[in-house]
Amino acid sequence: MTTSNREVDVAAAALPRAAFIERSHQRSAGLGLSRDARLAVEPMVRSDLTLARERNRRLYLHAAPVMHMLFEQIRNTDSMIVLTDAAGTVLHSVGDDDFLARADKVALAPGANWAEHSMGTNAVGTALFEGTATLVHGPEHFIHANSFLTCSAAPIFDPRGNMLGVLDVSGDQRSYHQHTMGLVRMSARMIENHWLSDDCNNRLRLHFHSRAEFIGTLLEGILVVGADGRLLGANRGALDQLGLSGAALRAQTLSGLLGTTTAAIYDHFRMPMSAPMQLKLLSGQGVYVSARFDWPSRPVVAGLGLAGDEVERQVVEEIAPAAEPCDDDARSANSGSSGGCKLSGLQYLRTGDAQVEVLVGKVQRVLDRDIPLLILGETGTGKELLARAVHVDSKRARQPFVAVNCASIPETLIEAELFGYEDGAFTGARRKGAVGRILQANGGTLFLDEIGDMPQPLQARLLRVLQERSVTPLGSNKSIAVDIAVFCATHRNLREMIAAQTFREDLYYRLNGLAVRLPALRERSDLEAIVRRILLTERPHDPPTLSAKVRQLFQCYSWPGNIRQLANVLRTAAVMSAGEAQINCSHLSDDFLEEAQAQLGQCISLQLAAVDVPLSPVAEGADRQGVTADESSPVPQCHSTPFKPSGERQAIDASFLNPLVFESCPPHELAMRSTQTAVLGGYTPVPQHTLEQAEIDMIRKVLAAVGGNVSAASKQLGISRNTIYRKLLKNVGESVEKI
Ligand SMILES: Nc1ncnc2c1ncn2[C@@H]1O[C@H](COP(=O)(O)OP(=O)(O)OP(=O)(O)O)[C@@H](O)[C@H]1O
Repeated sequence: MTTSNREVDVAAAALPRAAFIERSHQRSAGLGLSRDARLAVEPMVRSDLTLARERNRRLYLHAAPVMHMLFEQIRNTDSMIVLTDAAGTVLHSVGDDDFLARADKVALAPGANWAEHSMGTNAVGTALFEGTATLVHGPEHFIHANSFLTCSAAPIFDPRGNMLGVLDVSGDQRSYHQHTMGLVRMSARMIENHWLSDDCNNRLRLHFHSRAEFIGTLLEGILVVGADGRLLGANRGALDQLGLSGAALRAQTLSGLLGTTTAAIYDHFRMPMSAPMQLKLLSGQGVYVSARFDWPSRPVVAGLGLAGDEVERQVVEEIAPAAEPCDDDARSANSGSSGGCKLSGLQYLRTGDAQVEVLVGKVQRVLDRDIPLLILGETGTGKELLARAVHVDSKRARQPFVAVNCASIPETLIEAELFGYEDGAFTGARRKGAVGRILQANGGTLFLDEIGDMPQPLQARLLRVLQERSVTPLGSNKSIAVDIAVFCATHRNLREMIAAQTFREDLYYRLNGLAVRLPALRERSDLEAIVRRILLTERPHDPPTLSAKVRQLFQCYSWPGNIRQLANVLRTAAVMSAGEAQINCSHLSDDFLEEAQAQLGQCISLQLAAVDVPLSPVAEGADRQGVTADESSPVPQCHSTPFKPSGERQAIDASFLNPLVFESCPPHELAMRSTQTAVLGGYTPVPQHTLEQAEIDMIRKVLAAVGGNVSAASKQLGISRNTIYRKLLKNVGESVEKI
């Protein structure tokens, strides 16, 4: 096709789209964007991009093979494929090198946000707003700098109608081809169908179409049916044929929609190679239906000799204990891990750390008691995983778990996202309105992550929802009753926010039925167990072990990104070491290795200062590059000395075992208290430095007794590894000189 033909085609295709594009332009102008804006969009910092990718890992796992296939179709056409999350942030892109470089200049690259509020009218952002496949060609882009692009984007939905992200093909506008939109649409459907099969592969799935020959193609409808006949999910083909939204579908039953029961279906498909059933939709439209059920362990076939209700009852009983919720289930909690161990509630979190044990015990006591949970902890410590685990163990497990990250949704959109809206409730609202996240969670659990970032006016609305147990969508005057468990998480100090009047005290008390704090990874004693588990997930058939050097690096590293960071490091290492039994330093990425080596050096000098062992050349970090390291070199170990049973402990003055004495009371106050006690009781005052020095001496003694094993020392002293490092660091100059 010549360029001029293409232009004609675009113009023809554009006619019915003119109003659609115009509406988007009005929204963009309403957002205060300028068409002449110079694109100085800052892509997000690397760690935020890593976080966004981590959160959307499952989407990427399903999208990657489809993107690869799509790339084969568009290779050498001056174009690229883009995958964004539901907020419009570009997660991944693949394309022709020259074009990728051009796209980079207008920030069409990983980390940049292409929602309408950032970039004005563009295929990704407009598809996100409209919830529909969108072509934006050349000057239709709101920002002139983007006019060299032609972009075809299709949203990707999960089986319950929630938007997961957008798939887009962008290219030089001169290379526009009308088939691109079709390809993108089909590809988005393929991703959705993969997602659906992965979610529900142990459920009854009905594949249907009004034409029998379309069953098994991308146009077929797929319905997922629970053992009790409730509809759990559907692909886009099904929603289109049924004329229903994802949320409306969940209110339906199989008999209501197709006039049949699961028992009748099992009965019909008892024989292999059974012909499709002929059924009627509510609209009266006849459809052909075929069924699939790959039950997990005990096949339902065992019950197929029975008939009618008896079969259904038996199916419910057989499947119920093993079944997991269809949507946000264990696998999504595992964030797309490609196999390996599955989350099975709170038990999954028990990997031997005493603080976590106590936490799990507390949480188990309030399970199903309608007590809101407030989960505190640094980023990546597993707050969301804990919330999901509680959900999985609760009686709401078969209902949705809906997670909302209050920090990642633009402030202007949080209200609509949470409460939903009616048709035309505000400029830019999707045409058919949208069900808010609170309603989507109905019957199940709503997890509000980063609750400290919730704008204040919304705090008041949320409080009302919690008090009145009902929600009123934007633009509506009808309130809808909701039954949800609410869990929140934050890494912020909410009490400080209350004092600063940025967080409502009444909401805080409403959300804080039970507050639990997940320890930072550096404070945990079960690092090795977590490492084993992650490696088993990454390489289920041949989980590698860590070399002694890598173990030592891991033990001494401070893990600011906590388990998320550990999982990322291990994921890369597991791939790099494919085919090998052990992960060594050469399998770690350079930036991590440099940082970890530096911390190891510090850690070793602290321990040596404490136990009076001369530094060996290896310990001083001869292996800064890590690649040529002799992994078995006799380096001083941070953690490798086995922890001695308590019977072998040295006698320790009880006052030194209580960290609170030292943690909560500044030394000058301790000294003052000692002085007061002395005056009152007639004892000799204890000078301040004696207390501090005694504490250091005790730490050093215990460290020496356990061969410099900081973990074992932290257990014996009852203080965290970090506290040990902090206290030794403070005194290191002095200690080293004295030794
Ligand atoms: N105990 C654990 N065992 C194995 N993996 C874990 C564990 N806890 C958390 N993870 C993994 O670490 C990553 C981060 O967990 P999660 O998202 O729950 O942390 P978070 O505290 O909610 O983070 P953020 O505050 O940034 O939202 C996830 O990939 C999760 O699967």
